[in-house]
Amino acid sequence: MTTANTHTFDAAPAIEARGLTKSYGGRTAVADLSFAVHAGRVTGFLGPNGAGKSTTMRLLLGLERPEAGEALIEGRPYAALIAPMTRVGALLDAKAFHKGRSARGHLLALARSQALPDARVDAVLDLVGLSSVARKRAGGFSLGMAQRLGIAAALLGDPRIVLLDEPVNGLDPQGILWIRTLMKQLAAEGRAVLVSSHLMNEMAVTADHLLVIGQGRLLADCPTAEFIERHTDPAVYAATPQVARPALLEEAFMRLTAGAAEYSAH
Ligand SMILES: Nc1ncnc2c1ncn2[C@@H]1O[C@H](COP(=O)(O)OP(=O)(O)OP(=O)(O)O)[C@@H](O)[C@H]1O
Repeated sequence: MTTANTHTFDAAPAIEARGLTKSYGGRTAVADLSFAVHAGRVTGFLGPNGAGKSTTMRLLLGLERPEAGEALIEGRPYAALIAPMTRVGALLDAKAFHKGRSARGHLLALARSQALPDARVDAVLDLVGLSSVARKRAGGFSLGMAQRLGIAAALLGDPRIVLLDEPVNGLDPQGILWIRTLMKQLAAEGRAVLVSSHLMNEMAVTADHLLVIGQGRLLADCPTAEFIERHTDPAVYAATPQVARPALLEEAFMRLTAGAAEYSAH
């Protein structure tokens, strides 16, 4: 059944932040942040340590309340979503599971709490390559396995929007390649993927679009190729063959965020 409302929400961006503001103990973590994240592409969320990326993700997921502004998922605040895991899936903290449970037990408990079919558990275990260890205690998992389990949990509800906070942290090259391929596949299926990372080379080849923040403020919101062109030394950019330009992202990022690092040595 379609309603006028459904149509309105489908037209909304997958994710929208409008004037989001949050501080802790008088210190601003996110300041008047506005952006939209669209379906069908991987959006990289970049910023130096302490820039406010995780805080923004928690605000989007309704885990924190903003002092001002609003965070919308397909046009609604997270708290107003019906069956939220079927709308948005997130990996925030890979180790956020009951250590004594098996991987399958953890996912089954999650699925049942959201009235999702048990069959989804086996589907996502297979998708992330954990089927063979599904009955093993998740507490004994390596960081790479825990990341995969966290991604399985994020995808459990087959959501149209996926938020991943540093999903490649601690992964070996094979794992990093796997996540890159998965994120591109999710976007190609028409989903919105918002991913934070400090690995510039990885973001350069994965993200179609970048949101860059520093000290809680939006510094850039544009396609990755445009970001590199705009923020690289023009002479270096011109001298670099097109195929090698993704490697310039790190330099572009450093130039843009030079004044926005939370800590720096002098
Ligand atoms: N629960 C909290 N209590 C107090 N301060 C917090 C809390 N969460 C975040 N902050 C502060 O808010 C700012 C933004 O932190 P946040 O973790 O969102 O940044 P980040 O961009 O995700 O950083 P990183 O790249 O290091 O993970 C930092 O100054 C951090 O110390």
